[in-house]
Amino acid sequence: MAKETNELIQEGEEEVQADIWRCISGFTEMAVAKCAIELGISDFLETHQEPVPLCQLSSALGCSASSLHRILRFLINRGIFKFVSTGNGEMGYVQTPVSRLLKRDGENSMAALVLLESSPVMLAPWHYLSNRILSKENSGAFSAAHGKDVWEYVKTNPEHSKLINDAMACHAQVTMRAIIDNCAEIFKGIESLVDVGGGNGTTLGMLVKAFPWINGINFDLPHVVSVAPPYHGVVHVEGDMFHSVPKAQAVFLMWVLHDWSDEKCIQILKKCIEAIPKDTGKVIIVEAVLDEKLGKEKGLEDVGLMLDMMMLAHTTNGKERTAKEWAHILSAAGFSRHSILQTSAIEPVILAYP
Ligand SMILES: C[S@@+](CC[C@H](N)C(=O)[O-])C[C@H]1O[C@@H](n2cnc3c(N)ncnc32)[C@H](O)[C@@H]1O
Ligand SMILES: COc1ccc(-c2cc(=O)c3c(O)c(O)c(O)cc3o2)cc1
Repeated sequence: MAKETNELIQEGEEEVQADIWRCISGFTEMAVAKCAIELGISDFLETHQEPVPLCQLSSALGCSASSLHRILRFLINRGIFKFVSTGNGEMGYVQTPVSRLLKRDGENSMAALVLLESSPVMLAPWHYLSNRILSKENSGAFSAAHGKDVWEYVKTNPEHSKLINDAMACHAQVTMRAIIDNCAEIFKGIESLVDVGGGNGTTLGMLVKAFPWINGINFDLPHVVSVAPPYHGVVHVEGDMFHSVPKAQAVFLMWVLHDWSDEKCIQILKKCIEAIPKDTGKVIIVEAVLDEKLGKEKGLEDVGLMLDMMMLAHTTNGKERTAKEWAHILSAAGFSRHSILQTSAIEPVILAYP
């Protein structure tokens, strides 16, 4: 009897140890995915109908066959690629729906998000998390690592600015496709729309293409709009959302408010209210809404909690918010009412009215 109990404890311990191994090697998965993107594994496999044997893949990519085999063995074990029979006695590598997201470009690619998050600039602040939590100053982990906040940093680091803008555009493509397909009614009757902190204009480019009655104003800091590509029906306007926001019938804000403290969000939202008509205007916000009950978040809902950690590491006082916290900042900014619309995108849409 005692032996059986001991065996049970040992079995339990093995599971616990496996959990901590996953935790310790969490970084490995991201680093190996980054390596796969840089080697272009997914891009090469995509151009082949048949499974690709190791020798063909390594010579096409110009890399060591034995190291490539080990990289792919790890990713196959995580379900990212597959190894199947070629049909003539050999084995070869093929894509999965997950590995397709690691193509360097193309629809639905999430490679730019991996490349941003795994960049040395974004990795450094994680070493300062406890420092940030213990610190009485509100300087943030990114500032502790780099001496200034992320938005000051990118003004003099165009390469990192491009990494951020490409990653944001990658998220925007996936999210906006879902919003355009499922929430078209939000954009009915809007003749002018200003995207505050709109980055390189990907979001408005897609909205104007889908809803051609919209005149788009893409509003962002000078160093961002100066390198933004042209989009039909979109004008790029430079400025600072803490000073003023260009006038329009409606304002769009995606992944901007989670970068800032409640006080700063209220300042931004007040500028947005000033920019729209009091009777017919609205502000369309795309951000995570966290569940108030702990332990309920699983699968994709867990994304909100992961993003919250990214905000802790990469912004000074940014955070993801619960419905109650959104209600607080929206009413403090002067909105009379708001509603939260669940969409098929990962984040819901919050509609706020003056
Ligand atoms: C996380 S990105 C989101 C970009 C875009 N909305 C998207 O979802 O793809 C935040 C954006 O806010 C912009 N931003 C930061 N401070 C700003 C300011 N004071 N005025 C205007 N834009 C600002 C940044 O340059 C950046 O493009
Ligand atoms: C799914 O993979 C990812 C999701 C989000 C991000 C991400 C990283 C950031 O550093 C970041 C940021 O600094 C920021 O200000 C923001 O508004 C979003 C954001 O998202 C990376 C990978």
